[in-house]
This record gives sequence, structure tokens and C-alpha cells, in this order.
Amino acid sequence: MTPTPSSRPAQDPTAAVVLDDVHKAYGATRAVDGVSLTVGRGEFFGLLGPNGAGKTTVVEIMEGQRRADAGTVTVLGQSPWPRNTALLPRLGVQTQASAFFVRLTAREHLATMAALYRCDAAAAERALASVGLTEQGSTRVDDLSGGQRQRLAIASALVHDPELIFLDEPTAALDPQARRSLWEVLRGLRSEGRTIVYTTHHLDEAEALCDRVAIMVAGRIAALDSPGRLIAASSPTTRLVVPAGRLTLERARAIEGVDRASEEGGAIVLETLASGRVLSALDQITGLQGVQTRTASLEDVYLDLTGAGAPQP
Ligand SMILES: Nc1ncnc2c1ncn2[C@@H]1O[C@H](COP(=O)(O)OP(=O)(O)OP(=O)(O)O)[C@@H](O)[C@H]1O
Repeated sequence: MTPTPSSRPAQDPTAAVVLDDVHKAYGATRAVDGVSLTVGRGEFFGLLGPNGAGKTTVVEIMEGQRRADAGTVTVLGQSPWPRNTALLPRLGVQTQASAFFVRLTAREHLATMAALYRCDAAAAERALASVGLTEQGSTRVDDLSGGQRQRLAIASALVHDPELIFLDEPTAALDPQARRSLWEVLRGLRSEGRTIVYTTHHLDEAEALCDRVAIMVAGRIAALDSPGRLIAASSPTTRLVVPAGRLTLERARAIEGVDRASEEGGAIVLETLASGRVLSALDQITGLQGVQTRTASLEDVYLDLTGAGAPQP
């Protein structure tokens, strides 16, 4: 289905998840404070926000691990609470602290997971292949690299072919290469049309992978849309980066059309709403060689929404 840009729940009975005005408090802490959202079938949906924003609590409520204090929660057409055992096999859950049978091989581990879900060994083999671990099938879980273990954790969440998958920071603690290679696995899941709720602190990742993202701040949804639309709707400011030693801050600030100038690692960063005018002034002063234009990213949107007073990781 086509994702809806609105943060209000669509009245779509076939949606994977519909939250309507969901609240959850722990004592005086309003962890979730009126969250409404819809995750469409086949959607790769990102949940972003600083530490303590309420992401985990929202996911736990969707998974049926926690009861919402108020509001309605519908997951695959059903209420996940009280714990709905008919729903559980339809969900796949990967957590940051995934439990493994460490003395088994990757293949044996998945075969055990498959058996727990009453699936056959072919299901384990398919899950192994879908995360690119077939070659490591005979490697003991203990001997897998960090990136391979994360793949195995994802495969464990996929083995029973669930309709809805929750992935919680699967790329946390991976080196940049392993992270990028896991992106390919995630892109593969996306192209298979799986419905995924994806929690991450990596904004580049959310921008690259997610159909839509919800940015949570202090228990509420501060923004919800596709990364592209969020970026397009954000500040129209362009940043021009002039290499070190070419321009003083004072001179930069005097250029007509420059709203703000700052120094970043020796380079001068100019913020402007009139990039054409400023670029031609720069051309006169220092030449344009090496001058970079930085367009807005999801990170800019995120920092705008969460920057002031928000708890930082
Ligand atoms: N079991 C609990 N008891 C009391 N307070 C809790 C509990 N779980 C979470 N909280 C509080 O609720 C708020 C939301 O926490 P939550 O873990 O949902 O946020 P989060 O966005 O997932 O954070 P992180 O990115 O650090 O995982 C925080 O203030 C947290 O301290």
C-alpha cells in the first residue's frame, strides 16, 4: 500500500500496526504521551529519537509485552494485549541482546529456532540464505564476527516467516564496513516486501532504508513522514563549506546573503537562503575550487527537532 504521510492513524483495517492516542507512564514519567501512527503492510518504518524518547516502550506495546495505559493498539488486525498467543507466531522480534545457542553452529541454531516455531529445516536454510550467512552455516555461533551475529539475530527473527518484524538497532556496535554490508541484507528484506518496524540511532541508515520515519521526542511524535518529505519540508538553508585558509570568519560574515558563518575544523561554513548570490561572491573572493555545497539531511531535521533540551545519547 502507499504509505500515508499523516501521523494520524489511517482507517485501514489491513494496516500492520495502528496506534491511536496511546499513553504509557512509569510513575511520574510519561514514557509515551499520546502516540498515533499507522504502519502499512510492506512498509519499512523507522522509529527514531534520543535516549529515553519512548521508542522501546512503543515497540514493547506493539509486541504485546506491555499494556498501554490508554489508547488503542491494533497489530495485524488484533489487540496484542492481554498477551495474544495467536499473534505471537506472526511477529518476528530481534533485540539488541539476542540470545543464541552459542555452542551450536549458525545452521543448528536456526534449525532449533525453526523447530520451536514448528517449522522445518528448509525454513532455517532459507533464513540463513536471506541474511547471506549460508557460507557460515557450519561456523559455531561463538566464532561468528559481530556483524555475522547480528545477521544471525535477524535470521532468527525471520525463520518462521513472520508478517511483521521488529528490528532494534541491528547495526549498533558494528564497524562501518559491517554496518554497510548489513544494509544490503536490510534492503533485501525491504525488497521482499516485508513489514519492518526499525529502531535506530543512525540517521543515515534511516534515510537510506526507511519508507517513513517517526521521530519521537519526550514520548510524543515530533515528525512522521518519508525521509525525503521531511527533508524537503525542513529549513531551506544551504550550507557552503569553504576549505581552511581561504576566507576569514569576519570576511565570510560580511558577504551579502550570508545568514550565519561558523568554523568547523578550520573550514568556514556559510549558511544562506541565497546560495546563488553567495556562490558568485565567493567566486570573486577566493574562487570556487574545493567549495562544497551541503544539502539538508535527515540528521538536520532530527537535530532541529531534538536539539534543544532533549536528552542526548
Ligand atoms: N520499566 C521502566 N520503569 C520505569 N521507567 C522506565 C521503564 N522503562 C522505561 N522507562 C522510562 O521511560 C522513558 C522512555 O524510555 P524508553 O526506553 O521507552 O525510551 P527509548 O527511546 O527506547 O530510549 P533508548 O534509545 O535509550 O532505548 C525513559 O524516561 C525511561 O527512563
